[in-house]
Amino acid sequence: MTIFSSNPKSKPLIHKPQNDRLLILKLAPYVRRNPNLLILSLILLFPLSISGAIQPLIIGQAVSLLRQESAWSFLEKLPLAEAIQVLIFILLATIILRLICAASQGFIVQKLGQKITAEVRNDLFTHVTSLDSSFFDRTPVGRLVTRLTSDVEALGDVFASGAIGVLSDFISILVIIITMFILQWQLSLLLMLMLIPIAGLIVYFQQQYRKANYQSREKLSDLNSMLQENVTGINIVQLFRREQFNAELFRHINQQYRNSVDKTIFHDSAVSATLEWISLVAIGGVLWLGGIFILNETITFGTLSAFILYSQRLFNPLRQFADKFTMFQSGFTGIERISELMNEPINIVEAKHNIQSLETLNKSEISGEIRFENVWFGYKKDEFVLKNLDFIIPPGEKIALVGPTGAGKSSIIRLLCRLYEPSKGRILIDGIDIRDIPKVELRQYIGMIFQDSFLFAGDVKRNITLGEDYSFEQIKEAARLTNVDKLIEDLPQGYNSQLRERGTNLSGGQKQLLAFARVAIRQPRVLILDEATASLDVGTEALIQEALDNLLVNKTAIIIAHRLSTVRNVDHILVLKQGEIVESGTHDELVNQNGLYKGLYQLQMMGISEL
Ligand SMILES: Nc1ncnc2c1ncn2[C@@H]1O[C@H](COP(=O)(O)OP(=O)(O)OP(=O)(O)O)[C@@H](O)[C@H]1O
Repeated sequence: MTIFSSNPKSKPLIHKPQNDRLLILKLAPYVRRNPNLLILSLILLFPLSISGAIQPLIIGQAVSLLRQESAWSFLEKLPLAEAIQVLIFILLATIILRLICAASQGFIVQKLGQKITAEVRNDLFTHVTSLDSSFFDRTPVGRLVTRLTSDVEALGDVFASGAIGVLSDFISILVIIITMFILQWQLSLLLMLMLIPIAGLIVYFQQQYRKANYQSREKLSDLNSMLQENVTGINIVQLFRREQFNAELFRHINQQYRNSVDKTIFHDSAVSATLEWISLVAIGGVLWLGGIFILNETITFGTLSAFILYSQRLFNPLRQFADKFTMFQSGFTGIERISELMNEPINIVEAKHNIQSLETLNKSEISGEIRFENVWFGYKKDEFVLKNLDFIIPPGEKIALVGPTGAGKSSIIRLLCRLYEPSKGRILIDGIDIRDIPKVELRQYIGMIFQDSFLFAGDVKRNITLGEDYSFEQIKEAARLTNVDKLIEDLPQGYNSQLRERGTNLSGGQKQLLAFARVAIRQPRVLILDEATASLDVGTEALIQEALDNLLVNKTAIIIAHRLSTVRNVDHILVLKQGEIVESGTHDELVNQNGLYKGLYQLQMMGISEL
């Protein structure tokens, strides 16, 4: 495999564009939410296209009057100068009407476009944050960022600069065609015949453009994914001197992106060029046939002038449509990609029936029983990383999960919090299947502290409350309980100190301490510590240990630790190996068993940690 082989996580680029009509229908609910703006912009279409269609007629009448050909009867009754003045007045009125209608419509349509784009973006964000962990396992962040930003933007452009405009162009074309047929049907027929090959060509180029556009967006996603990965892992990139290697990789993906964009440019230009060419041929054709008719005195010179103006006007909306073509196709690709994401199922859903609340059941002091009933689980179908787990953690008991790397300890926790669902079996808390407990309640009930805590950009206070309604006193109390109050007060602005994205302006240990306060304020009944104290120095760990002892009173706790010395005092230890519980008991019992635990313990005692 070369370094340039495509990202295995990327979807294959063989893509079948969806039907435009179905795509547009997907937007219908958003359009329906803003009926007033839509109706107003549609109403404005009529004066806009009618005033546009009248203008060539007026000019044709002026030419007829000047050449003393037959004209409208009310004009013929007036002296020539007065008749021309009347025509100029009508022309001016139509121009002003068109200007006012076009400006108002442009404003309304832009507003509608921005509203719809914002609504789509909000819905997409809500949907993405509701998806389960397995979706994020297989989706690079850059791909999601592209969909939430440039795909939504492309969709917005469709509205902002042309969706209604195309409808307006379409109505204009229709009005012009009808007027032309009334004026002179043979010349109109000639023009219509010329439109047939154009329609065919446009449909062909549209399909090609769409395919190319989809591919270019896929490539843009790859580009964004790579950028995001490099920025996140910049320290590793620099420390391992991968700059040049990664730059080469980036250049390659960038080249692929450029090539795919080139294809879209080709198809876009092809449409414009075809239209330009056909419009010239069509006017030539009208002049030729019209010339013959004038020689035969079938039509007047005025009618031909009006007709030539109409042919130009007919091709104008078509040309405008070609200009909007690129943006439209990008918009359709955007809708396609957004709806793919929107169709991504939310696998971990709330129970529809039999919903049970932990709060109503947990009146007794000692709640927090956890039971795994024959639980099997695999990240991939039929590749089980947890096999037939069957155990009970009584309320208030502290248990430890130990075992070699990759044994499945963290996976047990992810199942308990419903980040993933078991493949078989079930998990119960206080006798209730966790699938029947509202997710919010379940996650309130269980407090988790991982080795690597995630902090958000914002101040310390917000990182403890996470947007929930706690008073400043409660925040301070939680910090005091977990012995982190002194540390926070030592920060430059105490609780108001601003943290950067991912808390990069704090040390690993400081971040961890904040995570403890974050859990303490929520007073969960079950506490999970996944290597929670591993990044703390011995002094801080002792401080935290004291806080933990307070926090753990009457609470069920699951502790994952590689350093077996830290779990010696728990009530029960479960030893895992390759997804199965191979031993269980207290520290002393396990040491006497001469099994895996004893082996691991002895290795650690000798100072050789293989865990
Ligand atoms: N998101 C994932 N997608 C696919 N496989 C995964 C995923 N997370 C973990 N695994 C696999 O599942 C198995 C169990 O992983 P888990 O993280 O539960 O182990 P662990 O005992 O917590 O390991 P450690 O002590 O190293 O943290 C491993 O073989 C791992 O490769």
